[in-house]
Amino acid sequence: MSPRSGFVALAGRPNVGKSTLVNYMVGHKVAIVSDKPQTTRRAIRGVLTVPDRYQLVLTDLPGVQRPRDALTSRMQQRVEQELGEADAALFVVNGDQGVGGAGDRFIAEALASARIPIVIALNKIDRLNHARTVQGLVTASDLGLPDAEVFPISARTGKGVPALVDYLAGLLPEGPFYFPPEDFSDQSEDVMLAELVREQVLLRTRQEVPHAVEVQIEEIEQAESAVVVRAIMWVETESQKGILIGHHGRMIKAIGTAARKEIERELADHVHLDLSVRVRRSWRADDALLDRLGIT
Ligand SMILES: Nc1nc2c(ncn2[C@@H]2O[C@H](COP(=O)(O)OP(=O)(O)OP(=O)(O)O)[C@@H](O)[C@H]2O)c(=O)[nH]1
Repeated sequence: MSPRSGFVALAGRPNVGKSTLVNYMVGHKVAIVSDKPQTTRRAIRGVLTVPDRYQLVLTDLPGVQRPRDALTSRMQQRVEQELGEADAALFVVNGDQGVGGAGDRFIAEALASARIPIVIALNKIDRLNHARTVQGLVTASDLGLPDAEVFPISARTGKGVPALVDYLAGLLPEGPFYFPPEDFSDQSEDVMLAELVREQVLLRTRQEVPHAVEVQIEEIEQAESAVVVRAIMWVETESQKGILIGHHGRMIKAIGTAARKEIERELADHVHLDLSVRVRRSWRADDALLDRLGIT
């Protein structure tokens, strides 16, 4: 049998577990995970290859939403563009928080007009008993996507994921692989490292701060005993800057230490992380800065 290859676009409300699922499928950390909604700003691809059989290219879409500013309207354009280019869509719903709310229905409508096969994954079943799983499956089958197959899964434990992957692979057209089999992401190293820093910011900040922070890698330099990584955390106000620095610099130190460990794992080398905070008012509406940060 000839190998299959193609693109699967992940859709789903913020926080349903799309990044966790991509990471589990791919077996590598390609998308950062946090408990704050809307942490995914870029259409990150994870690549899952089974040599001679298939290559699944996963696009981790940002949460579908109505445009508010330059950042969210770019996200919305990405959603439509990615759906137009995909071979199938995987709609992830959150079994733990009730399926079928306004957000799920809004996405279901967007998918219904996409004219590609749709698959629904009912996620977080590790938190559900049998009765709630069955109820979730029934509701997911009633989202207005009558041809969609529904899979109960846990992205956290991996339960149900192999069956889902097999099914998705079967939807792909026959064709050559898009990426070398050893690749698991198309992200540049800069973006990957910046995301690892941002992940630590998200873990440690609350309210408006997580969404006001973007990280830019300024320089990666191979020194004798370590790789030197210089990163800037952009925020929108002086008070956010104060929060990121923390009392006696404790916050920036904690972010730096944790991010350095993640970066060392990624680069398999000793790392010296030089982290600073800078203020740029309303960077989210600043097209030039978004371009430079690679948010397209
Ligand atoms: N119990 C449980 N928690 C999960 C599961 N999958 C994801 N989570 C948790 O749900 C939260 C959100 O997960 P993400 O993977 O960041 O969600 P996302 O859909 O990518 O979120 P956005 O980037 O905001 O679109 C995290 O705290 C995850 O650990 C699961 O199968 N079971």
